[in-house]
Amino acid sequence: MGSCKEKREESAKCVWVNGPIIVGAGPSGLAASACLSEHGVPSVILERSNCIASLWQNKTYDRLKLHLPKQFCALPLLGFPENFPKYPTKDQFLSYMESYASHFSIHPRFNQAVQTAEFDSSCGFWRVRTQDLEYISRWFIVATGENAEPVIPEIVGMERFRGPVVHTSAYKSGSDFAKQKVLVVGCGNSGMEISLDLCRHNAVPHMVVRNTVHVLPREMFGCSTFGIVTALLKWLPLSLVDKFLLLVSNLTLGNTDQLGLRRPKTGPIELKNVTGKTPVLDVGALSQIKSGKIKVMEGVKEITRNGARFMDGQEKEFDSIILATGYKSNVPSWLKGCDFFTKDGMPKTPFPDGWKGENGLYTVGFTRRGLLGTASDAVKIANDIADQWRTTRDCRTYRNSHIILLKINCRERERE
Ligand SMILES: Cc1cc2nc3c(=O)[nH]c(=O)nc-3n(C[C@H](O)[C@H](O)[C@H](O)COP(=O)(O)OP(=O)(O)OC[C@H]3O[C@@H](n4cnc5c(N)ncnc54)[C@H](O)[C@@H]3O)c2cc1C
Ligand SMILES: NC(=O)C1=CN([C@@H]2O[C@H](COP(=O)(O)OP(=O)(O)OC[C@H]3O[C@@H](n4cnc5c(N)ncnc54)[C@H](OP(=O)(O)O)[C@@H]3O)[C@@H](O)[C@H]2O)C=CC1
Ligand SMILES: O=C(O)C(=O)Cc1c[nH]c2ccccc12
Repeated sequence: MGSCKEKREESAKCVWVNGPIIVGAGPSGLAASACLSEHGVPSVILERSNCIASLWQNKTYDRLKLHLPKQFCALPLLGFPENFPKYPTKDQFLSYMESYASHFSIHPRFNQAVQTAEFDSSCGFWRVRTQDLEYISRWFIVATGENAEPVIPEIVGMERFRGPVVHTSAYKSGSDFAKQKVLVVGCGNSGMEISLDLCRHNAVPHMVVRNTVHVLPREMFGCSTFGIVTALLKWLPLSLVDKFLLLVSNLTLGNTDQLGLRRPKTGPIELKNVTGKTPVLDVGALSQIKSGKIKVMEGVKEITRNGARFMDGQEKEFDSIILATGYKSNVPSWLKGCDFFTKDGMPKTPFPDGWKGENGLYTVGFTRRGLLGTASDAVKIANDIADQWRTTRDCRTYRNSHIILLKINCRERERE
């Protein structure tokens, strides 16, 4: 913090936000803010990092592309540029995010990590604390994402390993692993795509598949698999759509069981809806598995100094380990006195009703349905808050001011 305004705020310690407080400047926070501003409702976004879409900027690998076509990843009110390809690259996605924020004049407050947030029933407001300030509002929107923190599993012997151990959120490119033997733990979309990237840099990935997994082609008959699913679900029951997907996948990819990729009993879309587990949309890893360039391994029993011992008794040496073990929400670590979320930090009420809690609490982007889920939440939240906004006098009085200093009130509160 440096400017005069910021110095005034710092000494105030406590600010009233006119309109909702949004935590997180990822696609979900930006979408919520844009939809609100369309209704004339101002908002303040608090973001722990120093940029928008920090997951995409800082925690994804160079070769990443969207794996759903761009029309299924667009945020409300402003689509991707026409000239972008069907599957935009990470840099194109980021440029879309930048133009989205600038189109709606969204200016998040960066380097503001929310440490606690709590509804204060004595005054009827949300009190949201960062390392610098306390922000107060009647509405509070959680947009910190399903991927806020990496999942680091406890694998026996991990501390013994003499080489680097990196989570996929810190992996940039296979060039850092050229010619190495790499253990990739996990076979979701990250594990598959990073194994493929490693192959392209002449590394030798060994991918751990401890469980079952659905692999689907990214496209069928020249159309995106996701688009086909969306269209079929308008006419057919889920069970039939899953049967169709499995039939076409078996015809085009062959029987993946023989490659060590056993399919779950539950169909791919039903599994996604019930557990959130995303099917792998194949962008080339499968053919590397078939050719033996990506080696599929059973579960890890323990990590040794030089490598790993597997459940089937094999022992192998590795130069590096990549944990493609997924992500988790961080909401339980900072949201206090509220039982809207599970202990895993997901709304207890499932999609499509998990966007609204009590006392002005909202969530955007916790649907396990990617950016399409984000768009749906953001529109509903903005409509709901706009209805309240229109009937609230004190908001309209301060319509032009997003933030009002509460120096005296909060000092008094602190003394209490
Ligand atoms: C590698 C990868 C690829 C993906 N590809 C697709 C795809 O192709 N299509 C699709 O639909 N979905 C995809 N997803 C799903 C993904 O969840 C969305 O793309 C999207 O980033 C979710 O947006 P979000 O704003 O909800 O969460 P995030 O993008 O994670 O943004 C949350 C923000 O909140 C901030 N934050 C967290 N905690 C705090 C705190 N305590 N205080 C302040 N700020 C905080 C974070 O720094 C972050 O900037 C992908 C996910 C990953 C990991
Ligand atoms: N191009 C794109 O658009 C991409 C999109 N994504 C998306 O990002 C999200 C996160 O994906 P991802 O990072 O792959 O995470 P996922 O949660 O989808 O996958 C995690 C994987 O790690 C495995 N795992 C977890 N713990 C262990 C352990 N102790 N030992 C062995 N295996 C373990 C899981 O196995 P199990 O099933 O047995 O628990 C699973 O295979 C998804 O929604 C995905 O679709 C990711 C990459 C690219
Ligand atoms: O990429 C992701 O994480 C997504 O959640 C996108 C997504 C939503 N629904 C799906 C169904 C099948 C494959 C991907 C997705």
